[in-house]
Amino acid sequence: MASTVNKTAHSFDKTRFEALLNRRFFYAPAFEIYGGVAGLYDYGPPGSALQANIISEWRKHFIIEEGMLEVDTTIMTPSAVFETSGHVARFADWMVKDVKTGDVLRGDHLVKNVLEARLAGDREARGLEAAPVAEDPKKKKKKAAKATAVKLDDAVVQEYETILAQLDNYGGPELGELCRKHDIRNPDTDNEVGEPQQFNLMFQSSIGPTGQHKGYLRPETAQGHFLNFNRLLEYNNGRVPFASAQVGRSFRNEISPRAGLLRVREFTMAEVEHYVDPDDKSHPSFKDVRHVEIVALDKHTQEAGSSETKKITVGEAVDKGIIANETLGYFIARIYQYLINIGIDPARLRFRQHMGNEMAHYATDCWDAEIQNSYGWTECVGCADRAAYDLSVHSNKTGTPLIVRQALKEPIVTEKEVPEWNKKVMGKTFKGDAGILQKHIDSLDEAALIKLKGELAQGSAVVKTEEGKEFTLTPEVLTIERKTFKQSIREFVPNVIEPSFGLGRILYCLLEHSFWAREQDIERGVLSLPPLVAPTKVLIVPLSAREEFDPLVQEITAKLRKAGVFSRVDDSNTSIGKRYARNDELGTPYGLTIDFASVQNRTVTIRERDTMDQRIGKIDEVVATVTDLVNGNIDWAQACERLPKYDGVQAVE
Ligand SMILES: Nc1ncnc2c1ncn2[C@@H]1O[C@H](COP(=O)(O)OP(=O)(O)OP(=O)(O)O)[C@@H](O)[C@H]1O
Repeated sequence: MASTVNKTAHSFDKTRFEALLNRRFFYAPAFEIYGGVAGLYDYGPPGSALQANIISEWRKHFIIEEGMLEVDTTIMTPSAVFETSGHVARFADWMVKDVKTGDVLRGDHLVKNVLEARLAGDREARGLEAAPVAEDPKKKKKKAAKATAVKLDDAVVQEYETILAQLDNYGGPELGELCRKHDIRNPDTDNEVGEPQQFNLMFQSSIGPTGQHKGYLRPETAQGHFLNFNRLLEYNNGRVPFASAQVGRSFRNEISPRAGLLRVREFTMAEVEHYVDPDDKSHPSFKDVRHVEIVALDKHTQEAGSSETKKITVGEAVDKGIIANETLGYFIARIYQYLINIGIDPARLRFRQHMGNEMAHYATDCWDAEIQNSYGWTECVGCADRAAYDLSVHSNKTGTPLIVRQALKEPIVTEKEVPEWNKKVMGKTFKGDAGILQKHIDSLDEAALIKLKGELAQGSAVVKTEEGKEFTLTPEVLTIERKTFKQSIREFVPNVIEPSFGLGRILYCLLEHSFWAREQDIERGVLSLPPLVAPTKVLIVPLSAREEFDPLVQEITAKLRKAGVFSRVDDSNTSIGKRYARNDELGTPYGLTIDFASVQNRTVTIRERDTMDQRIGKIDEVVATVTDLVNGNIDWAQACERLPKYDGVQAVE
């Protein structure tokens, strides 16, 4: 049997974790030898491969399984698009300036960091826990928000907790007031900060040589989907629901990016825009995900000043109206499944609903998938019901209808009162006022028209317009008739449900959740990445560099390649233990070792990364087993049933 591993033997050690990522070049600051630029990172080979695998799983899980329509739209966007979408006016965060140094900080982050540090200090003073020292190794000179053991009044603790629970609900003026009321200062300098000001996060540019055509680098991929709506609808034979999907780069000029990959200025997003009938937001596959249990933090809980979560199935959450509709619930469940599938720890994943003020005014409901990591709970996926906002604003601005026309199975037959004018008499009687009068009558509702009809039947009626003009009407000039109307086409602007993924944030959280160290060697870390996303699936390790090993290395490599399993050969001139350790750090789940017995007996051993358990078998048997393991057809316990344990000497006949 496979031995079990105690991955929690050591608590998360951020310094070692960061050293590993750096040493193995998962990612590194961009333009490093020029001093770097905050919020810009380059991915190295394992980071790029991990990202590619995360994207590949995303494409399988969403685009392929859901039959979505993939698009690839431009990053450079003319200003008019973002003026219409509201980004030019509103895609902004609140920044505050240090009154003495002019250093710029993001208002909500400042309040959060300072209050959290004070609460940590309070817990330490009460002997509840040691306050974590806020670490920022690169900025040793600066103080950051540091926790000092100071006991607070119970009422103050309560007030801070309420503020933190509602932080996303506050605008600039409220943040400014909080800074004054609670003496929140720049932790780096201890100076006061000024009034919050809005800062637009879009990078501005110009298109063409004249500099006259203003443009922006997109801060999200969504507008590119919406502007192609008519073509996509036609591609989908005019039917809704359907979804478009896009993976691509987005840019945000973040105010003060200090949280590594979690807050960067250029990043890869994966976005879905699902177009649905506003009168029917049911989802045909909702029954398949009803049972999915999520940890939820709803808006009422937060608005009451609490961060208490509860476990609930998406089925129950939709039935009780906690999640606004089935389609939104469906995507929340699919987001959950995707994140767990790629290796996010379910115990560190929650769905937080946006509070009233936090949500865009047009949105009906919005939930963030938040993942816990050493920086706290971080939004990694947003999932919003954006109603008809985007398509409506672009349609109004351009005059291009972005609507669905649906042939009705049963035509809708309606009756209504219709004013019928005798135009000749009307012109003669009312002359220049005829227009005002007609406009007034056209604005009357059904009840007013019926009343007028009754008066006309008595001989005449007096009407008064909004401008205060009075007219006397007779049946010679106006009759009101009941008419039947038949409507066989329904036109509507679809509503949009939008799951929006930040892949860098997911990648970083996955790395943190996968990291641990063995008790016997805490210096070296292990990344327990699931085979599905691990950068390399199999490491081939020839015990020696002798020539007679070459044909076997080539044979195994070719067989794995044919089976679609990505492998690498490590024939470096270092001990086998070191080679394994290096690949544990790279998250490679399996190692195949070729030794002298392999040459004689055509056997190889297979090593499992987390348990370090080793098994032995004939080449073809081991290749088939490792292929099944990588493809998720079997787990290690099942592999152990197929292959005997390797005790260092034994060979398989
Ligand atoms: N600066 C960033 N760096 C990395 N990923 C980001 C950044 N901004 C947004 N994202 C990712 O894009 C997703 C969708 O963007 P959205 O506009 O909903 O984020 P947001 O609410 O502005 O995030 P935040 O409040 O953290 O700034 C987020 O869930 C996140 O994963």
